[in-house]
Amino acid sequence: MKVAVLGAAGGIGQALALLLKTQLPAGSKLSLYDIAPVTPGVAVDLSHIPTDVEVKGFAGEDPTAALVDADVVLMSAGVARKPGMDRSDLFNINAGIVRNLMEKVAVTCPKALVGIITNPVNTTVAIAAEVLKNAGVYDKNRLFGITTLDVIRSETFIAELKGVNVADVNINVIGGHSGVTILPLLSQVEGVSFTDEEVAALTKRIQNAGTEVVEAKAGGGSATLSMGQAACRFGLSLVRGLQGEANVVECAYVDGGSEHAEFFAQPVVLGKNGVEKVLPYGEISAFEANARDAMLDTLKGDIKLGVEFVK
Ligand SMILES: NC(=O)C1=CN([C@@H]2O[C@H](COP(=O)(O)OP(=O)(O)OC[C@H]3O[C@@H](n4cnc5c(N)ncnc54)[C@H](O)[C@@H]3O)[C@@H](O)[C@H]2O)C=CC1
Ligand SMILES: O=C([O-])CC(=O)C(=O)O
Repeated sequence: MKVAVLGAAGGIGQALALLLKTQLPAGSKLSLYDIAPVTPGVAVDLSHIPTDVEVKGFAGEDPTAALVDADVVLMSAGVARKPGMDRSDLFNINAGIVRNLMEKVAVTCPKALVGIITNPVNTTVAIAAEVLKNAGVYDKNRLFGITTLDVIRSETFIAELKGVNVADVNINVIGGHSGVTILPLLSQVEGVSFTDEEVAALTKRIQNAGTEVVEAKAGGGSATLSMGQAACRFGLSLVRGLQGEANVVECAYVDGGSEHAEFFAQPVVLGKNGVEKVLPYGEISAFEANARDAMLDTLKGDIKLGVEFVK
């Protein structure tokens, strides 16, 4: 199994690479790429950790060498937010970065499962899809926007609020990955109940959790360590699915035939070809149905921006 990380010298990329080096199955290959010249050094550094995962690092303008034979590509290349910025403010720089990298993916490893971390995810995933379509290699089951950070934040905040073991908390987070498009389905969480006030406050905290980190880092970037963990969880789930494990389920932002939008985050079963099955997100409360309907204009606008950028 070969996993390529694009943006590997960055805050997320280095954390993710470390976690993958220690957690990928024995015999895996880890391929690190970034425009930053330090990247081969990051790989040498990681290669001294005694696990059976071979690490190679590549720097420069062309990611091709890192992508050859990749089964999974995780992309965090691009710029991150500073206080006062919205995720959509990253579009001008990151749209072109994602397009250029996806053009190389389309040529070099068109069958790879691709997880996009680079923001604004609602839009960059649409860009990635358009690039793959233009190259004639688009398979909707192989492209994912990684929304796992919204899931792990929800798990953490629920466990804190309710005093339960975080390992017992499971939740679906649907929609997209910014502001009102992030919708945790608190009504479905088993073993706990929330007042209306708690639902309103917790939903808002989960939606604004990225900004909470951006402000706390005070100009030093956005979430990197928690995102490294989230991307590692998602990447390992992709690998488990590829290896034929049954019942691997994650929420992700996919082109899954949703009635709501062309791309929509919801639970999916992962398998040997990426998405094996899109699962229904189930019964939701009136509060959640309102929030879902209210997000759709924003989400569709974000997607349209990505489609038009490539056209
Ligand atoms: N999906 C999610 O839940 C989350 C997404 N993000 C996003 O992830 C992205 C990365 O964040 P950080 O790692 O904190 O940023 P960072 O600035 O620490 O790292 C980004 C890396 O990308 C590299 N890079 C820039 N252009 C490149 C190119 N053309 N090819 C290859 N590498 C390139 C840079 O050299 C740098 O090493 C940002 O867009 C951020 O908004 C951040 C947190 C959560
Ligand atoms: O908020 C940001 O800019 C980074 C991000 O996507 C998150 O932390 O959820």
